[in-house]
Amino acid sequence: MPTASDANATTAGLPGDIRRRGLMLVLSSPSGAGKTTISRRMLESDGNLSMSVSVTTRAKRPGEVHGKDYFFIDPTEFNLMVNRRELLEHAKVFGNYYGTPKGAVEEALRAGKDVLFDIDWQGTQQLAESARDDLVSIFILPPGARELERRLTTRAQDSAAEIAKRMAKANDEMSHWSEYDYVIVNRDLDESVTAVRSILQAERLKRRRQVGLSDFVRGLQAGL
Ligand SMILES: Nc1ncnc2c1ncn2[C@@H]1O[C@H](COP(=O)(O)OP(=O)(O)OP(=O)(O)O)[C@@H](O)[C@H]1O
Ligand SMILES: Nc1nc2c(ncn2[C@@H]2O[C@H](COP(=O)(O)O)[C@@H](O)[C@H]2O)c(=O)[nH]1
Repeated sequence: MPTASDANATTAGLPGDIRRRGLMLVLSSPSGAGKTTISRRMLESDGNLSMSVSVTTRAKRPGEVHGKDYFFIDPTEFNLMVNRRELLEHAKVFGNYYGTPKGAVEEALRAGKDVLFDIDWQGTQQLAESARDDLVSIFILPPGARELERRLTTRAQDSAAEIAKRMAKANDEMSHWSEYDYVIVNRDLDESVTAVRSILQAERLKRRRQVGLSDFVRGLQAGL
């Protein structure tokens, strides 16, 4: 993983030209709580944020685009990527395999860009083990169980059996909420997006992420 020393310049949210290293912003939740919707809104409004596009062995849903929503690959190709250590993390979720390709994330972080992840608790634990300092994790809770089911149903992209499987797994996913840095109950979408933006802004300003701060302060002091 890139470290503070190889972070490039980025000024998003910072005064002047203070260099900052990119961070990994993870959203997890039970299926249907709203991660994808919140992620899209974040990407629309933040030019310094890019999405990590996962590989998956699950079938493409109507409207999904290869390379944008996921890279849809077969299990053989997935295993090859695991064996070649090309994934930052990977997990089996709802009977399919998902993983985060290393290359694009490392390139973005090196360029001082922040990367947004829509991954489950297993993947988040793996990122915490390999790069805790660069990780900011948010758990999204639905406002209620019936509302979660309603969202999965009205999304109209999964079969009744698939929705039942995801509802049955919701408890398991939710039991990991306390492992996350932040927790948001996604009642009102606008409020949830504002909360995620606030977290990102505050995390960007963390002293340890502003790797150019010492030089900046030295320059200030020299001028006194
Ligand atoms: N705050 C909200 N109020 C009402 N509906 C919402 C809200 N947030 C998201 N939704 C709707 O809920 C449905 C599920 O949202 P979304 O696909 O973003 O969930 P997800 O957490 O990404 O699910 P998955 O893990 O299966 O990918 C969508 O139809 C979305 O429009
Ligand atoms: N550990 C990982 N989990 C991932 C990744 N990409 C997606 N996911 C999670 O899978 C479920 C189901 O997603 P869906 O698109 O089939 O609805 C959801 O919880 C995602 O967060 C990944 O690369 N690694």
